[in-house]
Amino acid sequence: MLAVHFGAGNIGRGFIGLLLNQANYHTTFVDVNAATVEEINKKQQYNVVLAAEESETVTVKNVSAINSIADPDKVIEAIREADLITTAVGPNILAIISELIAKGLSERAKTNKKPLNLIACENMVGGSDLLKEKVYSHITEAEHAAFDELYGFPNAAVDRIVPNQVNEDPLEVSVEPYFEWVVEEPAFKGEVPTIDGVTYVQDLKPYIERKLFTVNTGHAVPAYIGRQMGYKTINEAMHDEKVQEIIKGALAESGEAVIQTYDFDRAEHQEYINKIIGRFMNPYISDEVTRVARGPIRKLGAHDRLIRPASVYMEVTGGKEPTYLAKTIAAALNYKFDEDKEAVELQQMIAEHGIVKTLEKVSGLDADHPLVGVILREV
Ligand SMILES: NC(=O)C1=CN([C@@H]2O[C@H](COP(=O)(O)OP(=O)(O)OC[C@H]3O[C@@H](n4cnc5c(N)ncnc54)[C@H](O)[C@@H]3O)[C@@H](O)[C@H]2O)C=CC1
Ligand SMILES: O=P(O)(O)OC[C@H]1O[C@](O)(CO)[C@@H](O)[C@@H]1O
Repeated sequence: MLAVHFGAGNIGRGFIGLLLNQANYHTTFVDVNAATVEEINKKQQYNVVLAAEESETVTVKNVSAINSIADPDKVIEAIREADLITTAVGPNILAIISELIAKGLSERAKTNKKPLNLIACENMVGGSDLLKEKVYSHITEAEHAAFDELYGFPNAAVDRIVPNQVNEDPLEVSVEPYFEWVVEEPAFKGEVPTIDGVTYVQDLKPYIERKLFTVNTGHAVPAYIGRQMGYKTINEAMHDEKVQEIIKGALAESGEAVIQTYDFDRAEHQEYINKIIGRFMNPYISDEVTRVARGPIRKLGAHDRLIRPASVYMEVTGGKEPTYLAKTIAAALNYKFDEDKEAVELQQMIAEHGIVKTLEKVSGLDADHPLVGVILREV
């Protein structure tokens, strides 16, 4: 069986590639990084290290790679033959890869009538829906019916912390042992793939929002507050009492939002929070605050990990102020890192237009939204 996976980066190699290999797929990675592609084709295998007190190394075999800039035709050919397509490229890159995917799917539809599913494994709500929308923007009206019949775009939630890698072997990936990959079953076309470690659910929304507004909301606290306090790694920041107070407060607020929206059990949700805080303190993983804070404009988006739980919290509590989420949002607005394009753009925007207009543009919050005042008090 052939899986074509876009993005041979941290999560691509350290999570999705590993599970696909264990499910007996040959995985063809598609990437724009020529060095990574070359190295995968040279070695045809790589190691994943599960970072824990007793670490374990798993070798992922049966892999190859295509450089989509140099060899787009090979990507189209791979899509024609694929049994599954997955992505882990970052939400903003889905639009970029969609044109080539559309070409591959169009070519495939001419001769291959076997259904195919495309799963976007990105930190966002509706990642595969977005990929579908972008793919469909590149096809003709006449192709819609065949695409609707043949191609499924099930949404997914993926959870595993894979920091930036500093290994001598450029393909080796060190990952936390924990993982969760939840995929929406009704959206599949044809057979649902058997992949050990994947949980299929009927409705993904509660899972993806619980994950995004707990794991990613929580992670944003040591990232943005930690950066503000001068910490370099998540682990260092997590040992600061002030960071601990803010993360607990922020997760209590986002917790209230998801518990009341989806009727989650309060005690079970608290256990979920505690487990996640423990994962951020894993001493065997060194994760830079700038990786977790990357892309602050995306992270301050209306449906992302900070603004959405804060505004839902205000709705479900009849207007109570999400103080700790507001502190984290303020720290995100204050995030400065010259190597991060979005951080630079955000600071330019704030300097030019001020916080209120920036929140309107980036977060979709009108100036008179009650959350704006709460945030302004923390900036
Ligand atoms: N690292 C982590 O712990 C987790 C990451 N994620 C999500 O997974 C996605 C990827 O994140 P990471 O693996 O951390 O990033 P990464 O930067 O390590 O990997 C992204 C890969 O995509 C490749 N890429 C960029 N543009 C491309 C294009 N046009 N075509 C093909 N490949 C392209 C890059 O060269 C890189 O190899 C993001 O959406 C992230 O939110 C989700 C859960 C965990
Ligand atoms: O990958 P993103 O969306 O930039 O955000 C980083 C976050 O995602 C993760 O990489 C994985 O969930 C976390 O480590 C962190 O919360």
